Order: sequence, then structure tokens, then C-alpha cells
Amino acid sequence: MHALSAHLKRSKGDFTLDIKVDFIQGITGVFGPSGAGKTTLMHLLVGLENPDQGYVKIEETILVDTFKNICEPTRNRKIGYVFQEGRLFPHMSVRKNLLFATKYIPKGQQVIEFEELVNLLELNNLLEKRPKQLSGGEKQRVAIGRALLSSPKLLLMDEPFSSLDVKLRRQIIPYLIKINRKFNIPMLVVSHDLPDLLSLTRELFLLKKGRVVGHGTYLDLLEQENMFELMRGGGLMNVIPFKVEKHDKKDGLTILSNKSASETISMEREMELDCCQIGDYVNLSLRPEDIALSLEKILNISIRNQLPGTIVKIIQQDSRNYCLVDVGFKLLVSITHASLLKMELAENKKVWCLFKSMALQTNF
Ligand SMILES: Nc1ncnc2c1ncn2[C@@H]1O[C@H](COP(=O)(O)OP(=O)(O)OP(=O)(O)O)[C@@H](O)[C@H]1O
Repeated sequence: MHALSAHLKRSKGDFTLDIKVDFIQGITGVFGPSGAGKTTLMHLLVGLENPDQGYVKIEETILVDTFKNICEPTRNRKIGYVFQEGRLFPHMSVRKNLLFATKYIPKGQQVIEFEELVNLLELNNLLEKRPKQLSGGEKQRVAIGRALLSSPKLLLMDEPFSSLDVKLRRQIIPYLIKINRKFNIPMLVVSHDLPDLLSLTRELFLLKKGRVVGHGTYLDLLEQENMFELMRGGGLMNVIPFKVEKHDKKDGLTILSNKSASETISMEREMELDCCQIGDYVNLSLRPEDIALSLEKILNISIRNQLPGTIVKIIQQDSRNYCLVDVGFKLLVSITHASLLKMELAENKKVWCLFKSMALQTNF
């Protein structure tokens, strides 16, 4: 059963949106450049705009069907919506902002209890504060909490990171993952920043000029040339799942493994992160520009990570060239045209991917 199933058409001036989306559980990203129709899609789903034609179904409940003249008002849709800038009521305390969301929920139908949510999002010390006394990340946490207290069947988030700096982004991401796992609420997250989205999910819808032009996992989409061009505009990134094996105190390194890779990987141990305990699984990001290719393993070099692999695809875009290398998992590597020619790189050629321990970054 699909968590969400929708096909919506809407024209505004020169812009026409014609989008079909359906997905099951988990977190799904919606990526597209400015003006692609991301916010319009969110508004149509939540009921802030009405389609010219189409339907919206959550599980088996029809919320909108223009052919049957069905159009449930926003408050009956059971869709939580977190706006770009949070949008809390400025004259109310955090507690009142949160409780406002429960207003339309009949007694006994509350899926998430107030206390449980406050603990999960660590809002205890903020309850009596007003929104203007909160940081950007705290406001965003309250906005997410308020959306969840409305007991939604689907949570929509429109650029939830856009007003947050890198540190605050890293704080919010684990909360979102925790919520998704604990309450099993499917989420649709919109962003024009690909690395942000990839830290939450690899399941993407790609939007362009009011249409879905791609749907699938990030790596599958990367292999399609027209998708690659679109995603490049949002910032390409490798996001790799690792298991934390051990901390090497003497060398200041954390040793990681990936079940498909032949070698362990070392990362500079930047901090005592909760998510970096031995046995934990972490997603780490690695910029395509921070990986070098070599035709053999290089001894006596300060670059610690050297992974053997095979080039599965070469992507040439304008003056930029990329190799997709299978090292057990797939790595996207940026390379100059001169190196491509000099090293005679081609699909199926064996190479080594080299990157420094410092190049691996924790997403959260
Ligand atoms: N009221 C309106 N009248 C006419 N055109 C509109 C109106 N509102 C939005 N548009 C157009 O609809 C298109 C989609 O806008 P939308 O805000 O959904 O895009 P977006 O992908 O969310 O962009 P961004 O990332 O910049 O927020 C844009 O081309 C915009 O100019």
C-alpha cells in the first residue's frame, strides 16, 4: 500500500505543473532547481492550493479527486507540514505552539504523546520560551514537533535546512531520522541542496519545469546522463554507509568498514560523537573533488585510504569529467580532462581511489 499516491495538474501564468508521485514508507527526497515546482507540489498536497485536475490519496483514503468533486480541507488531511522558515506563532510560548497542533485531534486519537515528543526532540528546557528567544535550529525542532503532534499520516518538509548553518543542520538530521524510525511516519523532504537531502535519504524524485524527470536511488540516477546534469547543479556528493570498527587513540583515527569494500577505511577522529561509538553505522560524505585516481597502489604517501576498483562509467559534462568507480560501493570521482587522457581511463579499467582520512565528513 502506498503511503502517498498523487497525480496533480496546476497552471499558474506560464508555469504548468503535471506531477505524479507515489511512494511507500521511509524518507523520500524531492530535488529540483529553483522554480521547478517543489513548493507548489507541497501546497497542493497539503491543501494550501487546489489542483486544476488530479487526486491525492494517503494509504487508501482519497483526500482530493477533482473528478469526484472531493477536496478535503487542510485540517482533515492528516498531513504535517513544516514550512521553510518554521512559522511559529510569535505571541505564544513553545508549549502553546506545540499544543495548538492537537486542537483538531479527537480525544484518544493522539498518535504521539506530548511528553514523548518533547523528550525525543529535547524541547524540555524550551517550553516556556517565546519563538524570538530560540535559535534557528530550536525553532525548526519546535516546528517539526508541532507538525508531529497533529498525528500526521505523512510529514512534508519544505527546505527544512535552508535557514540553518552547517552545525544546526547536523543537529536536526538525527532527529528526523529518529522520528521516521520511531513513529514510522513517511516523510517527503524538499530541497535544492543535494548533500543535505542525501544525508537523510537516497530515494529521490527529480523535478524540472513542473515535471518529475527522474525517480529512483541517487546512484541509479547518477548513471543517467540527463539526470546527472540536473543533479550537478545541486552539488554532487558521495554518501557512504560505514560501520565504526575501532578508535585508534594513538594515531587519532577512527577505523571504518563497509561490508562491500575489500579494505578498511580510516577517518580522522574529529570528535567524540554519540553516533560514532564502536559498532554504530554512520553515513559519511566524501566530495568527488577530494578523491584521486591512480593506476597502482602508492606506497610511502600520506594518503591513507587506497581502494582498488573498476571504472563503471565515465561522464563528460562541459569541461568537467567524472568517473564512477566500483570499489565494492560506487564512488563518484571528479577528474580533469588532461588526466583522463594521460591515464587512458576507460570503462572496465582497474584503478585505485585515493583519499585522505580528513576528507571524510560526518553528516551528523
Ligand atoms: N502566483 C503565481 N502566478 C504565476 N506563477 C507563479 C505563481 N506562484 C509561483 N509561480 C511560478 O511557479 C513556478 C514554480 O514555483 P515554486 O515556488 O513551486 O518552485 P520551487 O521549485 O519551490 O522554487 P524554489 O526552490 O525557488 O522555492 C515558478 O516558475 C514560479 O515563478
